[in-house]
Amino acid sequence: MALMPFTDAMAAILKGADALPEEMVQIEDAFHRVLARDIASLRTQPPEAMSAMDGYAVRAADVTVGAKLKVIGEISAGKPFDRALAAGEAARIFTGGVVPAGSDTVVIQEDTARDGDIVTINEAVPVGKNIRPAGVDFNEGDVLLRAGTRLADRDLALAAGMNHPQLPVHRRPVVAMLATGDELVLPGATPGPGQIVLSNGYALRALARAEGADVIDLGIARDTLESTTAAIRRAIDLNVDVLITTGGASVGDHDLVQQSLVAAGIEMSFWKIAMRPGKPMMHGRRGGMRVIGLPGNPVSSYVCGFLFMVPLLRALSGRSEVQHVREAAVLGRDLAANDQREDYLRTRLEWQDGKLVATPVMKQDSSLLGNLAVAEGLLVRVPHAEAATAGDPCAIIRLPT
Ligand SMILES: Nc1nc2c(c(=O)[nH]1)N[C@H]1C(S)=C(S)[C@@H](COP(=O)(O)OP(=O)(O)OC[C@H]3O[C@@H](n4cnc5c(N)ncnc54)[C@H](O)[C@@H]3O)O[C@H]1N2
Ligand code: MOO
Repeated sequence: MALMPFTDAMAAILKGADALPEEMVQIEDAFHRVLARDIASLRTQPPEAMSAMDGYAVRAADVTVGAKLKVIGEISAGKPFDRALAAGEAARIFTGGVVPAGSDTVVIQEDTARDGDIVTINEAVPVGKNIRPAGVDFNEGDVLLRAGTRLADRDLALAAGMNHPQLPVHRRPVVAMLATGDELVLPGATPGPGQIVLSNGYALRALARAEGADVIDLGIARDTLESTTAAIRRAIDLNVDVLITTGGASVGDHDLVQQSLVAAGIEMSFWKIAMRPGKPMMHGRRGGMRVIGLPGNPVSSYVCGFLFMVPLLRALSGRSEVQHVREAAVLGRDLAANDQREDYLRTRLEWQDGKLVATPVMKQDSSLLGNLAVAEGLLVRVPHAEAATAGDPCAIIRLPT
């Protein structure tokens, strides 16, 4: 198969990636879940005009400096008053108290003097002051949260204020992660000659979890067709939504992932993509299960996981925005002309004189975890981009913190 352009690969991965079914969750469990339906308010907030301050509810027409009003009762939050104010009357009121009929203004207590049931007004106050009108926040029936929204902390407060104890959200995607390679050992082991400590899975798992996925670790498959195919079949049996493999993607004699995927009945849509890092990446499907075969090099696996797995998980989660945002920046150093592969350079980012300056790290080798960790973003270079000099405009994508 020919190298697939980046945008075609993205389109293939997102093709038919519809939101997973809806489920109801308690609002306590809804943080960062994705709304499956628009949410309308079940109530008006505030339900009636309420005082914003501790003071006295009055009729503005009665209020002049030095006016003396009769205090006819007290209103606190949740304890409304059943009488209307008549001329010359005031009601003691506390923050959140319902403003009584007949009153149109609240004078704060600091601007009054109280003597028995008489309150003297010491400052002029404009009509309507210190009153929150009914519905000033929202009204019953207002749609304030839209389907496709990933619920932020403030959204939960809003949903609660709208009186929703539960929310309809999309089911979380289930992702299985499979590492491949005879040379891999787990962190903490004493590696034998030529052995490598497995690192890819940790970043990828974190990326997937940050997108709300549940992650199943399928461990490490050995570099045999049997071992790799058996692990892929396990993912099929577990009915996962997404299988992510790392390593074994290239053309070497021990790179068996593509062959194993085909042996397990996965229909491949592409293998090899015109980007750097990540050239040997592959993708396929079997029923509802989508597979992204990531290259083994740690930077390649992370960058491709970030660029492709994240939008896929967002689509399956029902999010309305799935793509990473590209921002304008200026180059912090000169760059040579690009070849035919779209390049995603690990870059430092800093603000200088009001401009976002992107300075790619000098060594872009796809095995360098240290350089990946210091990078704050990816600088995008389209295929065949001409040589560029420091100060030229460029596009970046921020990496997660
Ligand atoms: N003749 C060619 N050789 C290679 C090509 C090519 O086009 N022609 N492409 C190169 C590119 S680009 C990449 S990227 C790599 C990817 O190869 P694989 O996906 O087959 O990766 P492996 O060989 O399995 O591993 C590469 C490297 O990464 C280490 N690794 C693997 N898994 C992990 C892990 N989970 N955690 C940490 N490190 C891991 C592995 O030990 C190797 O050192 O192929 C090039 N070759
Ligand atoms: O694409 Mo490989 O990921 O260049 O090292």
